[in-house]
Amino acid sequence: MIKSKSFFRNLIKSFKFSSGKERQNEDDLKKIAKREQKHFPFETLVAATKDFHPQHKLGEGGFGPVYRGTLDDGREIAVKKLSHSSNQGKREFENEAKLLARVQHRNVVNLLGYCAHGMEKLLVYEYVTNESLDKLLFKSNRKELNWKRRYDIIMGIARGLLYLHEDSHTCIIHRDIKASNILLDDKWVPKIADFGMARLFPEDRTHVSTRVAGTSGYMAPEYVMRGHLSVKADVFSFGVLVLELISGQRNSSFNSNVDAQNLLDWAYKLYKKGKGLEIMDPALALSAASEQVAMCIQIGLLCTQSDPQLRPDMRRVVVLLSKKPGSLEEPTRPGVPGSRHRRYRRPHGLSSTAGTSGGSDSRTSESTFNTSTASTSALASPLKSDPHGKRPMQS
Ligand SMILES: Nc1ncnc2c1ncn2[C@@H]1O[C@H](COP(=O)(O)OP(=O)(O)OP(=O)(O)O)[C@@H](O)[C@H]1O
Repeated sequence: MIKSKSFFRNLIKSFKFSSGKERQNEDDLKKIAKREQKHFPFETLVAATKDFHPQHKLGEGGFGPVYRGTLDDGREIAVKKLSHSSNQGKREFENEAKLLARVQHRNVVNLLGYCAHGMEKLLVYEYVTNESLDKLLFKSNRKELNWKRRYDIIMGIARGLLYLHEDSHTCIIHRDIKASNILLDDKWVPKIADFGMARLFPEDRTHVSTRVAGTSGYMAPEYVMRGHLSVKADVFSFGVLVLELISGQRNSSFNSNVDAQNLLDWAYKLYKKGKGLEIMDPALALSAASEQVAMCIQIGLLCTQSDPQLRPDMRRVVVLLSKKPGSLEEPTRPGVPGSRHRRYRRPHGLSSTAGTSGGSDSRTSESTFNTSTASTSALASPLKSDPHGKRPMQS
């Protein structure tokens, strides 16, 4: 189900305050709020989060802090507060608001509403109880994540991505699929979150060329090296995440005493020797269904193949995951996940996410890599260039 167009239009309008028109816009916003009940008064969010009390802080992303809160009617919410210091953050914040207002799916985090109050810009989400996957997967005691749960998480993320790529009203490429952007609810249902990087994708193209933004360890090689963006970049990141879920290891800080450059290389080499199951997280020993794990390893390797054309699309991935383990095509060599000329987008002085297992080098970052003028100008209609030399934003 798609949210109303007017919610989307009004949401965008509310973020486009210019100082002279601020009063008028605030009045408009109140009218909209009354009509749609999507606008949260600032005071409601102050009360819900106990004035953004540090004890309510869930973490801090590239936009700024995220707080947990409870509304008067008992609903639990997460409030993302845009940090004042980041222009880049402001664009991504608007981007997240725009894109999330358009989508609604069981495996995509639900945006409940928004608040624009003077300088303050806030987004209000459903609170997702078990928080982000990285906080569970990369800690030493991860027994709660048994195989059935991990398999269901893989399937849920695949369905969420399929929806974004093919079943929402425009194709959306997330561009930043990673463990910390997957939230888990009380029933362990995964919800894709953090749409700051996401891009609407023109229907008549197989790929676009763009500036590179994403997270080390998850970015597809063709995207990092050539700025070549297609749905297959998300498929690659999904494949990395599948192998992380099976092995319990971060690709970005893979540090094994084995002859392999990274997690993908390690998995591929073992797979070729018929020993793929050796990558399995020892914490899965009691719960794993070996045939299903082996199938998921193969799907992870198919998704991370170097050649994007050989990677399956998400519809095929969902089909493969739904089938009984059986014969699948042979994966070719995996691509080397990218990390090229990266620059962290976190505003200076912001701390890293609170409450994580720490030590993550997998922060969202943006590359200064530029693509050919010809291919970039071909985007003039759906995507316009950012005059400040950062990546293009959709119009
Ligand atoms: N709806 C939500 N429910 C519960 N926790 C949430 C919710 N949204 C965000 N969080 C938590 O808030 C923290 C910050 O999230 P945010 O999406 O802003 O950044 P991030 O994904 O950690 O980092 P980056 O912006 O660099 O990708 C995360 O640790 C996440 O667990």
